[in-house]
Amino acid sequence: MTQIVQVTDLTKTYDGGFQALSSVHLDIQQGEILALLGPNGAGKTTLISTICGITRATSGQVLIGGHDSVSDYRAARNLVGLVPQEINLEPFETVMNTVRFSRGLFGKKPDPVYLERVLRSLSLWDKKDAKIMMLSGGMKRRVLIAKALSHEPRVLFLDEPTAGVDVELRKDMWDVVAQLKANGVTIILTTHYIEEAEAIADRIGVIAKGEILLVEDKDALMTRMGQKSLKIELSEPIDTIPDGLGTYDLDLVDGHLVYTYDTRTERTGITGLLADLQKNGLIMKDLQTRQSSLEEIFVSLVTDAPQTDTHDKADAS
Ligand SMILES: Nc1ncnc2c1ncn2[C@@H]1O[C@H](COP(=O)(O)OP(=O)(O)OP(=O)(O)O)[C@@H](O)[C@H]1O
Repeated sequence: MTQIVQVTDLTKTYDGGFQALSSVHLDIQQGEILALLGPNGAGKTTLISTICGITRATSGQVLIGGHDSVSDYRAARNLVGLVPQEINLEPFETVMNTVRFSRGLFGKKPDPVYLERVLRSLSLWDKKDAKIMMLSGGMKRRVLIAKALSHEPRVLFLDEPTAGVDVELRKDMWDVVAQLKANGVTIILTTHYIEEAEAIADRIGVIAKGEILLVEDKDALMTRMGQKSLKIELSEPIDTIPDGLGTYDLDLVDGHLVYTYDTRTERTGITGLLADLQKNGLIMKDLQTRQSSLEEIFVSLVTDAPQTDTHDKADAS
């Protein structure tokens, strides 16, 4: 797969000394939807603004379509569209003028046919002559997307596209993103909503305290999420797991057994395990199952994340 964006060893320290990004490595594949998940202040906005050349990196390199985002800024910037978190539209301007003007800023020739296609794909065509101030919040967000697409970028960055948006509008936005992907646009979105990442992303990146903790195929992550654990309370707590149970994924917690298994496999192995317990002379007193969620995985990753203010330069790829 072709990499459309390559981020290497990217670090950002703001004036005043706060290190918002620490040695970030990230490859974005052409045509994918990558969701960047992270808590408040993790560095998501800093990362995407730095990739888009709006914030200057302290060190490291960003290549977009092979163009260096600093030494070849114009070519790199032309390939990206950025949908910011804040609605920063001119209230008295019309929708059409907003996108037309934005296209002009990138030095692109007028192309009414292209702009019509963009507005239609975002269900904004019938609002093309409406002033921004007349639009609903959801429509304004779509205008932001239209504006970001006006110069025909190949990569679109969406900074929390559904923050503060109700459930129905959020789903509409997911449809818009899926449609953009179908049209060949690579999409990187930041979000706090784990279910949003689950619903639309091909890959999920987790960022905390300025470091990328993982970038993983969503399905692989979902398989991890599919893990369940079974706590087997024994009538007599034990010190070691009997050799006869060596084939099972067992942990010893306070003298009792915890069996971890994948809910997606056809056989959980529980029946065999319970039979083998007896064979090994163990008597079960009680059973409890629990499911680990993606949210738990995310929270544990984020809680264990290293501090950026230690200037830890560990490889974050
Ligand atoms: N211009 C700035 N000067 C100094 N510090 C900044 C600046 N912009 C951001 N920061 C700090 O950098 C850190 C990362 O901020 P950033 O906005 O990138 O996080 P985020 O993950 O997008 O957060 P959120 O989810 O709340 O939008 C925060 O601690 C923030 O206070």
